[in-house]
Amino acid sequence: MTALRSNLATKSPQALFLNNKNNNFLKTHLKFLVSFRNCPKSRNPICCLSNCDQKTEFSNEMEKNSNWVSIESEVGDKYVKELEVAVKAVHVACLLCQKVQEDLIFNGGDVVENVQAKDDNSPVTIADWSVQATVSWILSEAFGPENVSIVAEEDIESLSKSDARSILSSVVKTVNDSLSSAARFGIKPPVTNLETAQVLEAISRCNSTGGPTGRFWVLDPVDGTLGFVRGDQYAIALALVENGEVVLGVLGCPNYPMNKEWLNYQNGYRRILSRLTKPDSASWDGNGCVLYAKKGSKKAWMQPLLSGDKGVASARQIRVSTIDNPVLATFCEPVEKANSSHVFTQGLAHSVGLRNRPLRVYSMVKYAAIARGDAEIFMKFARAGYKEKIWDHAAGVVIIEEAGGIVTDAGGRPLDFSKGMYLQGLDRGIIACAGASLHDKIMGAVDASWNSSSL
Ligand SMILES: Nc1ncnc2c1ncn2[C@@H]1O[C@H](COP(=O)(O)O)[C@@H](OP(=O)(O)O)[C@H]1O
Ligand SMILES: [Mg+2]
Repeated sequence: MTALRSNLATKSPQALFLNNKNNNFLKTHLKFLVSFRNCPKSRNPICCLSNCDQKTEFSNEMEKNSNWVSIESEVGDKYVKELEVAVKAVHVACLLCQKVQEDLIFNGGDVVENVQAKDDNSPVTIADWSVQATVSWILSEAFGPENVSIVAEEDIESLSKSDARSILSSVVKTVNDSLSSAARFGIKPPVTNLETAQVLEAISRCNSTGGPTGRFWVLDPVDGTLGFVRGDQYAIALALVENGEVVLGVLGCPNYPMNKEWLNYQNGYRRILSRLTKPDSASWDGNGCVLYAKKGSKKAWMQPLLSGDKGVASARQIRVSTIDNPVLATFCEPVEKANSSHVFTQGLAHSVGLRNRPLRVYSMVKYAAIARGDAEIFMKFARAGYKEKIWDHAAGVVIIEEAGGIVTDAGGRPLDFSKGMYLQGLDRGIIACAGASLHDKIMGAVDASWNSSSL
């Protein structure tokens, strides 16, 4: 627990607000906010994402891609209900997490009370359990509990202990609050509030271990929990696997706004700005996004995460970057060097000629960044013996692939989601790229330097 606390304290969001090096960014965006408020068309999403008089790279992209359509008309009949329910469930989960993160980090919530340490000393919060219960409940209501099998990260062991009574009651309240406001997404809330036993049941129902046959959902309720408790990036990841293959992926990124520039800055700045310009408009581009894709459709989509009481907006298609020159490419990797060797990736970057600084981001937001075209490469080389879990990758892989990118292990083989909870047989590490040329170069560099690495 002591280690956990010092871990969390490493980067207090309040301290990060005061970091001078980002002042230019703040000034730029304060200017943007003034123009946003003064814009007569500020209720029009496209106008405001286009930033009216300040044209951004993103706005041009929006105009080119103004094909905003509904899920039904885009993905065809197969899995349409599954995708629609999954996207809605992830939207609900994103709002739940935003509320918990706001209370925990920015409204002085009790971190020691609401953040617990798991056996491996990684953090788990009321958001992890609450999202798992909420998504499990929504899927079961939509398809019938007998038809829903879920592999997910959390269990109820520590939550059921007598000293966890207070955190359990926070979870129950959070789940009920979240479900009671889910109607805006067309989800019928429970007739009466869920009892504690029902919430525990919804969490513990996610006890599938996956495998090569049949259908199961894969859920990471809060991926990048460390980022979450530090007020930074995190993701909610939900995928559907059928006969060992990921067929649907939905990725909620509550702190990854539609405008990519925000990714370079600590979330604390975003919070300040969101307070200065009350995000009550559907068009406010400082809020997060939800990405989704269906296997084989060759299309991936992004919706803005809406605030206030607005419903879900139409989606726009996303594509990976067209950059294939290493000099211009950006690679992303985990923030924590314990999760992936920064030394090794630095060597790879040098040998293939990557010049840009790595984008270090918590969670599967890195997969989202590649799918959206905000970065070109994602690499992860965990320490020997670490077993990658399917919930940390399933949703992201299908979204990148359908957006036009490639995801394999370092031997060039697709990740195998058919072997249970873990990505068995993974060769050295994971490489996701916008295109084949960059992918080949990185794989070649791994081959050339692996034996001399300490991994
Ligand atoms: N020693 C380790 N090596 C590699 N990955 C690890 C790790 N310990 C934890 N992880 C995984 O890395 C995820 C976070 O990803 P990232 O480092 O890219 O932010 C964690 O997800 P959770 O936060 O959901 O537990 C966890 O599954
Ligand atoms: Mg995770």
